[in-house]
Amino acid sequence: MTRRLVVATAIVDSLHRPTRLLAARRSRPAELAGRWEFPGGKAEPGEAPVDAVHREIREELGVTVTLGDEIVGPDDGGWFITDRHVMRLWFATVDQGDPVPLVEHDALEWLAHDALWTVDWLDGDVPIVETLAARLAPPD
Ligand SMILES: Nc1nc2c([nH]c(=O)n2[C@H]2C[C@H](O)[C@@H](COP(=O)(O)OP(=O)(O)OP(=O)(O)O)O2)c(=O)[nH]1
Repeated sequence: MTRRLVVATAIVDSLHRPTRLLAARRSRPAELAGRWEFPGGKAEPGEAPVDAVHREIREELGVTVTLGDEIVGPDDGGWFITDRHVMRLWFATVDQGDPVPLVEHDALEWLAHDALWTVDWLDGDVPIVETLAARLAPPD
């Protein structure tokens, strides 16, 4: 079975020298509620992955973002986050304004390096957060 593509963002405070990462707490479905993840969602059939990222972030957080490098994973370049989904994700910064949890989420947190593991990440995201931990600089 082909895995469904999920696209997401590692939203950081700076693409050049990231020190904080935005984590989002899911509010649904019930079995995922309370767990933390990278904002994003499923790409529609025929939708370009980068277009899907911009659409999902607008819908979920009410902001536009600038994308940076893709965070390339070990599974054909993506990340096998569940048995049924492969995720691709990009660094991103918010263009303007503050992200708010509009749909799918009920809390957002900006996490510095030493706080990355204070939230309960979805299982499939743990290897991605480990990778990102090596890319976050200490705060100024
Ligand atoms: N968005 C997102 N989904 C993740 C992450 N990690 C992880 O295992 N998942 C899983 C949860 C879901 O089973 C699936 C993504 O589905 P979703 O519910 O976010 O997709 P969507 O926004 O398009 O929502 P829907 O229209 O299908 O309800 O991938 C992550 O970091 N971000």
